Amino acid sequence: MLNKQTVVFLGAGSMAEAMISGIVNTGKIPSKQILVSNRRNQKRLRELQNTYDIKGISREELTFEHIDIFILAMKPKDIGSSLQYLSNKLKPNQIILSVAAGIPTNSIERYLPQGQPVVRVMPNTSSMIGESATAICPGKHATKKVMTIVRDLLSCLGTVYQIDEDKMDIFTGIAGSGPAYFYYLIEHMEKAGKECGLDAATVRQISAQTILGAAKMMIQETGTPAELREKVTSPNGTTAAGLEALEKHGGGRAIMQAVKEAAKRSQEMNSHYQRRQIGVIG
Ligand SMILES: NC(=O)C1=CN([C@@H]2O[C@H](COP(=O)(O)OP(=O)(O)OC[C@H]3O[C@@H](n4cnc5c(N)ncnc54)[C@H](O)[C@@H]3O)[C@@H](O)[C@H]2O)C=CC1
Ligand SMILES: O=C(O)[C@@H]1CCC=N1
Repeated sequence: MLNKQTVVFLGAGSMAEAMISGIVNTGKIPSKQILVSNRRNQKRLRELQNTYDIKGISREELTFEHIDIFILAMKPKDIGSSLQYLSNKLKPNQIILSVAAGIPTNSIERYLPQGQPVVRVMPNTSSMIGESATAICPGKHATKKVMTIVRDLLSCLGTVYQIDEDKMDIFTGIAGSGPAYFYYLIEHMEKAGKECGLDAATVRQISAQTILGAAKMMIQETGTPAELREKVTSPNGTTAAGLEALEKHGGGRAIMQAVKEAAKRSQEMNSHYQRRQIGVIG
């Protein structure tokens, strides 16, 4: 069923590219059925077209009849104007899939014809290599059939979790933003390693392999994170010293706070979006 779908990305930024890469790599949708469009950067469209053998088109060239899924891949602040542009051109069964952080399905639905299927999703940039943890949640008019299509599509990007919409903000704080926390961790491991005489490239490799190993242990072995942590920690050993320093410098609290602040920002983005829409429409 997936190989019959035609998908257009509206927005050609980093998230669109990660998703395009993930989908193209699986070969589940012929690349000629993947289109990408943005507001004005033609060079970027050509770049994506050449790299992934997909079709880059300007908004004016977009013919609505043959599209099955519109993927809103622009910044949350630009979603409103894009919906206004789309709303009177859509056909009834065309699916609107939004990756925008913080924008609930009902905020999208209110600008669309009654009954238009909307699905809100939250992938992360590891979609690029098929390793995203992606949340999906249905809008009011997204039927089981629609959700099956969306799940199949997003399975090209990694693992898919269907969740209730009130959990999307915290999911975003953990998994949407999450890759950045691990890159930040590696940046700091790199700094420490360099200060102690290792070259950056080596530290990068060993840090990444260490995170990968820990992540696989977490997925493949039984045991809570605390139990796995205890297995690394010899009494009075090196790990105990490292963990003590983490605690002393607020490491655990900092991680919790990062996740909560990201989730809070996701919530706030909806309020900003609502205010902006009142400004535009009212
Ligand atoms: N970057 C990430 O890790 C993740 C981003 N997201 C969401 O993905 C969306 C895009 O984020 P990024 O790719 O990081 O942003 P970006 O700034 O890299 O890309 C945004 C793109 O949208 C285009 N655009 C703006 N208005 C448009 C319109 N009306 N029609 C067509 N194209 C338009 C811009 O020209 C640009 O190509 C955001 O809503 C963000 O919340 C979701 C999950 C993860
Ligand atoms: O930073 C952001 O707002 C987006 C959403 C999740 C990851 N990047």
